[in-house]
Amino acid sequence: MIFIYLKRVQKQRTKISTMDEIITVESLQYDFSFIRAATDNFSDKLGEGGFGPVYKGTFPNGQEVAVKRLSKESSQGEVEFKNEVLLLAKLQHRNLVRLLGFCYEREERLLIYEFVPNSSLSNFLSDNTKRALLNWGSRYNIIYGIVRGLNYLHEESQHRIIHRDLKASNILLDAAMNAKISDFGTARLFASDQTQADTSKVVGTYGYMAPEYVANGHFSAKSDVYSFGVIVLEVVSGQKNRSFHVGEDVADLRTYAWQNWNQGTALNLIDPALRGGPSDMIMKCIHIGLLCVQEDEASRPTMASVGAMLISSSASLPQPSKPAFFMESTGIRDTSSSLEQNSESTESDQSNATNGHSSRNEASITEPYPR
Ligand SMILES: Nc1ncnc2c1ncn2[C@@H]1O[C@H](COP(=O)(O)OP(=O)(O)OP(=O)(O)O)[C@@H](O)[C@H]1O
Repeated sequence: MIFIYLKRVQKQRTKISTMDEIITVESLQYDFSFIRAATDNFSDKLGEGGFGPVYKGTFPNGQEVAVKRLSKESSQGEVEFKNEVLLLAKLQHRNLVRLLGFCYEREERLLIYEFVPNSSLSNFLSDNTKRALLNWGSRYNIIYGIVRGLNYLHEESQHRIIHRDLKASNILLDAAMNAKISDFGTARLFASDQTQADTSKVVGTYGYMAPEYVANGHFSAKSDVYSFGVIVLEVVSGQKNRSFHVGEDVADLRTYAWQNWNQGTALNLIDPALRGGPSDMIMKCIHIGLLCVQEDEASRPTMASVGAMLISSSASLPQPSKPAFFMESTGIRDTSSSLEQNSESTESDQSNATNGHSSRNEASITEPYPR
């Protein structure tokens, strides 16, 4: 026991700090007893997601961690599991939650992440007091951070990674309110031929999933782009997609944004807490959000294009086409809400494509923002 403890302290002292350092499975592996001690026997639960509960822990050197205790459905073999963890641990970017290690012992599969202190974007959007604290500068910084993190996953990292479950609760916020994408690649740790109904829950979340993913399990980088578009509309409106309302009416965020865009009243979408913010920039974000949620997958921009659109002051963006799940009038529930009742977060883990190189949606015509 003492030996194990010392071994772990030693590991913490020599923790991986640069991309050039060689990360091995051995350098990532932790003993269950060590993690149990670090989490005070799993006593401080941060929350629970589709993969299992998450606990706060502190290593002997003071480093704070979040420990995800994977549910038993993670039936992957040891070698496969370790290979996946190794791959994910090598993905390092300031806008991704860093995977620090894992534990694989008997029934236990634990993932150890850096602790991100400011909870999630979802948490901020659901709480009126917290939301009011998010000025436009913070919101833009969050949006831009997601773009960078996602672009890294899609194009810059060694391995092309499709997130598949991007949503506001998977955007964690650090002490300086920078966005850190969590749960990337976690679905890879579950066997792809899972048939258990609740296992499919972990792969996507209704309301954020692209239509082609909902319809036939087809996912690509463009399905992540779709989910990103929903998040952008949420950030601008200050409302969650799932509970979006206008006055008394429950509406669909995407439809509401699209209708107002076409009617030249897109300002209606903006969170009143952002009054006085730079309307051109906010409007540009609505425009980008709508481009990302277009029904036609090929018309959605890549994350690299989104990054360019955001930083260019003279970007001329194409007009968005109809988003998926478009309804003729607001105030009517999304026609697919029956799906929502049955599966809060569903989609089968059946990919028939992981190629994100669909055609780029290049900017062409300069269009003034409707007001
Ligand atoms: N690295 C972390 N640092 C701090 N809190 C975290 C970390 N990872 C997860 N959490 C918190 O733990 C809780 C559960 O997270 P988890 O990612 O498992 O589920 P989720 O995102 O809520 O749902 P889902 O599994 O459907 O994505 C959330 O409240 C989340 O904010």
